[in-house]
Amino acid sequence: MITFEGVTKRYPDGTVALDDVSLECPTGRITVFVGTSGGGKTTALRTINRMVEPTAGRVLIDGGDVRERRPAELRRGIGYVIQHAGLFPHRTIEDNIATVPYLLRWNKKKARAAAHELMERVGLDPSMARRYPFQLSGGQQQRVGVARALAADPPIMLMDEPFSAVDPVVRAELQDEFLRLQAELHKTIVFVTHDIDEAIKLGDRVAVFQTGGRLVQVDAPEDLLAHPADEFVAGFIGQNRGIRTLGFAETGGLRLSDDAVFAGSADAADAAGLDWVLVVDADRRPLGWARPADETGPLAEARLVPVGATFRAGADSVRVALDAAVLSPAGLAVGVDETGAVVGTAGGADLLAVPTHGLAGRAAADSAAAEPADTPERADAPVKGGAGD
Ligand SMILES: Nc1ncnc2c1ncn2[C@@H]1O[C@H](COP(=O)(O)OP(=O)(O)OP(=O)(O)O)[C@@H](O)[C@H]1O
Repeated sequence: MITFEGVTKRYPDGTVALDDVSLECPTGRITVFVGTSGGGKTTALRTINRMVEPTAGRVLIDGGDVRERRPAELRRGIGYVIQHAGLFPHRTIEDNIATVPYLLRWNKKKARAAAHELMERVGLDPSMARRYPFQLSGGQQQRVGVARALAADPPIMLMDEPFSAVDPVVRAELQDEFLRLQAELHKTIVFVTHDIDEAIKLGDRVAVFQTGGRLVQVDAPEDLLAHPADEFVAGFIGQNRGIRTLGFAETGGLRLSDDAVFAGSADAADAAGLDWVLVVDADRRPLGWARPADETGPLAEARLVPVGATFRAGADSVRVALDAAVLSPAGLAVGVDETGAVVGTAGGADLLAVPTHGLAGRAAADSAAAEPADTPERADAPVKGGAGD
């Protein structure tokens, strides 16, 4: 646990970069610092590894004041990733990654072997080990930056806008891989960004800083969206906060309907009266949408409109399901299980009926995560026109 106790940083010119900040960053979790430019996020991050010394207050790691540790020794237990990766241009990728192991006097073979393993972990082909940073794309360089920070397996990682300098597609990939990695490694991470979407996607807790170094709110992202502390936070979160909140609503309790699901062997006449039906194969894999009124004979031979987006029932959020419903010609979201088989469909109204008020905090979600995944019941009725029909 990293604890800020009344931390203030006032520079000699009178600038208050941090104003009496108290906050806890729990062990094994991602705490994101977000807020306006100049809000003190970077300054706060740097007080943890003593790159900045507070004017007042203290920063503790597991109860111990960081000022009682020598900076060099302290920093060996703290990985640090910055924007543009900050790689040494004249060192190969493997030697960049092995920077801290070399400082720790590991032998070269062991350090390089560890570097290669880390390259795979962060999604880099180890054949790039002998390249130099300029021979890598921006996204690849950021991966090297993350690998370098992880090299000595530090329990804490400080990340200052690590994914800001790459395009949105690469950025989303880096974020997804970062979350996958964290699910394995459980580091204590403090992550600075000015992007509220990134904060909400990555943070277990999100701390919002306002100009003048004032910490305005610290909460789980779903609570931040549901209950912004003041106008500033509400404005910072933006106008889509209702839709974003649906990103935390679960599809696990949703009762899906089988009414519009038909086997390919079913006859169009069996579906008379329905505008659109979802045609599935023998394994309940979706084949496409058909309009029974325009067809005669087996639905497998109908003109099918591709299903496009689906949602993983019980795993994806209501936001993902709603997106699938909006994009579907039938206005119905198709729920599938982990094998891709159709579990049932849900309309926009069904999805919006999922309770979103008072969304459970991460702590509650965590205890649930220890239980088997909550998969919605498959609708009872057998597929119409299915085998044996
Ligand atoms: N060495 C310094 N001397 C004087 N003022 C400083 C110094 N370093 C930072 N500041 C000021 O402290 C305030 C907080 O800066 P900081 O870099 O922590 O903000 P930030 O929230 O990380 O901003 P950004 O998102 O723009 O990076 C700013 O007003 C900045 O100008």
